[in-house]
Amino acid sequence: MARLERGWVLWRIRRWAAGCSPGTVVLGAAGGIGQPLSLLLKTNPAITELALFDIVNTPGVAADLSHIATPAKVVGRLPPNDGLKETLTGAEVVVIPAGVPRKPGLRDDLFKINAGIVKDLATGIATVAPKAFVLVISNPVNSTVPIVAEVFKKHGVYDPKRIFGVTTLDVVRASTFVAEIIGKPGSAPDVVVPVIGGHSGVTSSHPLPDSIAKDTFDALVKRIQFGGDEVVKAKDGAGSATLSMAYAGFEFANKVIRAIKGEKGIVAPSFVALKADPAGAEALTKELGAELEFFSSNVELGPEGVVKIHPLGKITQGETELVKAAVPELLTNIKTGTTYVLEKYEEEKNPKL
Ligand SMILES: NC(=O)c1ccc[n+]([C@@H]2O[C@H](COP(=O)([O-])OP(=O)(O)OC[C@H]3O[C@@H](n4cnc5c(N)ncnc54)[C@H](O)[C@@H]3O)[C@@H](O)[C@H]2O)c1
Ligand SMILES: O=C(O)C[C@H](O)C(=O)O
Repeated sequence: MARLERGWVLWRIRRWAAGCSPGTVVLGAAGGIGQPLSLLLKTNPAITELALFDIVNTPGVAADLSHIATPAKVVGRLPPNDGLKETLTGAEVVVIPAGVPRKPGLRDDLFKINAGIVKDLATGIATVAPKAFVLVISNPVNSTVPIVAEVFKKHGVYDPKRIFGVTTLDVVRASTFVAEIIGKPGSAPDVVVPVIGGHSGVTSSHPLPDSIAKDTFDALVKRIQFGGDEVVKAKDGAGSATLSMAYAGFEFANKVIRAIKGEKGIVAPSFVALKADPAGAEALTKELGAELEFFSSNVELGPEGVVKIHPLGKITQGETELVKAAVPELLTNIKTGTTYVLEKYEEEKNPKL
């Protein structure tokens, strides 16, 4: 083990022996997702340090949360005086819900704005906390995860096992909608439907129980894939899903934290680089009949990140078709993210181009 790596492992062991949890950070903590997500993280007694960063309002959000009688010490920082650097110092889990949400009429602009925000924040993480687990919520997830990966590559600190696209909202929605359809809404927490492919739209598909009739199946698939539209429409110009996303982000972050602390057998769907588990990637690539750099499947988590990427396994013919349909769009989304960063680096090298 290299000296730096050994030092880092010892540092973590000493911190946990002293009762500290993995240092948890929210970037974009004052936003529609960021605030309820920070609240939920504050209620987790396993979290002892919670650092919040945003370009606005974090001192207020942190002061408010700090009155809640749970162990986490909360700090809120803003960009001046190296606020991002201070927030990220010692970070082990960084959740990113920073960025603009979807609004009617905002299309390509959303990508450009969020790509820039995610690139800058990823640069901060790669510089200050390169070993942190990065949980990306900012949309479009299928492109923002490749952006983080490219930034980490550029800084020579890329570890595909530690960068995750949060696709948990698709999973949460699927559980809720399936439980409604099978007439047992109360059983939603026990209905486990993984997300396969990517986050939202045709890229997101789900193995659903065989018992669901064909006509119901098609409508159900569409509702899960385009669940975001339902909320955007209902919010009528006031943004996209925030509360359900905060719940989903909290659920995924907790799984990551439990895995970091050594709990075995934790599995959650996430959009990850297939390089994180070459054996799993080989099996998945065979199933898909296509090579993708990133894909969402069930992922086993461990103290160092991705342990295993699960294959699609037994899925029906209809579901196989849905997964195949996801591939071309996923390839485009991934390329969009990667190209964005590479072009930005080219521009930085040759400012006149
Ligand atoms: N992955 C998913 O399933 C999912 C679900 C819902 C929303 N989202 C996405 O999450 C993002 C946030 O949504 P929201 O509703 O919370 O938006 P919001 O506008 O309410 O909050 C975003 C926050 O990010 C902050 N921010 C902007 N630039 C920043 C920077 N450089 N550094 C730190 N913070 C910065 C803003 O000040 C704001 O507080 C959007 O991109 C949205 O599309 C993803
Ligand atoms: O739909 C959106 O823009 C937000 C999010 O991706 C969602 O699925 O709700």
